[in-house]
Amino acid sequence: MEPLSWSLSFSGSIKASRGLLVLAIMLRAVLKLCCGITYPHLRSMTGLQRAALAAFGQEITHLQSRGRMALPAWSSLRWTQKTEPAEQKSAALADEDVFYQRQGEAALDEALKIVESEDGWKLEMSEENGDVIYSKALTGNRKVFRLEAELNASPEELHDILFFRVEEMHEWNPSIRRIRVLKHVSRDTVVTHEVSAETAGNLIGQRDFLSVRHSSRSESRVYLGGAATRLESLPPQHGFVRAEDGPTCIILHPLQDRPDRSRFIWLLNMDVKGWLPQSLVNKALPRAQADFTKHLRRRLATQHPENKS
Ligand SMILES: CC(C)CCC[C@@H](C)[C@H]1CC[C@H]2[C@@H]3CC=C4C[C@@H](O)CC[C@]4(C)[C@H]3CC[C@]12C
Repeated sequence: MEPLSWSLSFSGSIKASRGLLVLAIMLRAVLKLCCGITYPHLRSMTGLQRAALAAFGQEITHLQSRGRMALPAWSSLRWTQKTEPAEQKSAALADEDVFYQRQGEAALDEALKIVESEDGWKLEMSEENGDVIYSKALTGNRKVFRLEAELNASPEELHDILFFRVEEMHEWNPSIRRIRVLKHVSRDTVVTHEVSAETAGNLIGQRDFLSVRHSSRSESRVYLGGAATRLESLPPQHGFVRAEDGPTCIILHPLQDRPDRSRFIWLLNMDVKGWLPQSLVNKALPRAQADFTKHLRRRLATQHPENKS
């Protein structure tokens, strides 16, 4: 091809791609507006209508992720995959481990600060069995949720179920499709890939997460922390909306008079991404948290069938 015509068609394709990008952004804004306007009607919707809306949301988010996959090579939004020369690998690996270890520790510290902050919490729901969920508003109408419950297991048992056996979570929790530990950084730090079930969170479609998870112990307490991270071998997946979990934490401490039972405090701090109105997300999240606790209790009951609670 002639240099001149080549450069013309090249800049033409840049313009076309930019146009598409602008169009996608506009479409997204219009959809968000429509979802926001129609939200009050959702309360009077039938199950079938809700399911249809959920499917619609899912489809839109698929389109969005497809759009991301198709971004042109020059776009700064593209996920870039770096390849390292083989001889640098071993040194780089150690650096990488240090990076994840620090990221896990920082996530736990940051989440503890949020969960232990005293002001701004408002009661979101309170159940007959004593479970309570509080919420706190962050910027942009985003909320974090703090669940407090008493569980029929010691902090060690819960540490085992929630951290060391994290890959088994889908066996007792139908909101989770699968969890894989992609990297063992140390005994107390791992990088995990989590995929929620299609039905989890009701109106929120399926999500995947890539997180660094860290645990620490101090006296009889166990702390679990986590935050969204990156792993070059697992960039966002085709057809999945990658959500971000964290900085998040779970605090487990034994009850004073019953060390075989624990107080469970869980900060849910999730950016579900996608195009749903925040008001809808703020309803689905505490529900997902209550569901998780219900399934965890069932899992514990199979371990101690003699005293279900
Ligand atoms: C609302 C929709 C989008 C998501 C619903 C599923 C949510 C509740 C699921 C998806 C992934 C899950 C997390 C996956 C891994 C861990 C690490 C573990 O040590 C404590 C529980 C924790 C932190 C899970 C909590 C529940 C969780 C956040």
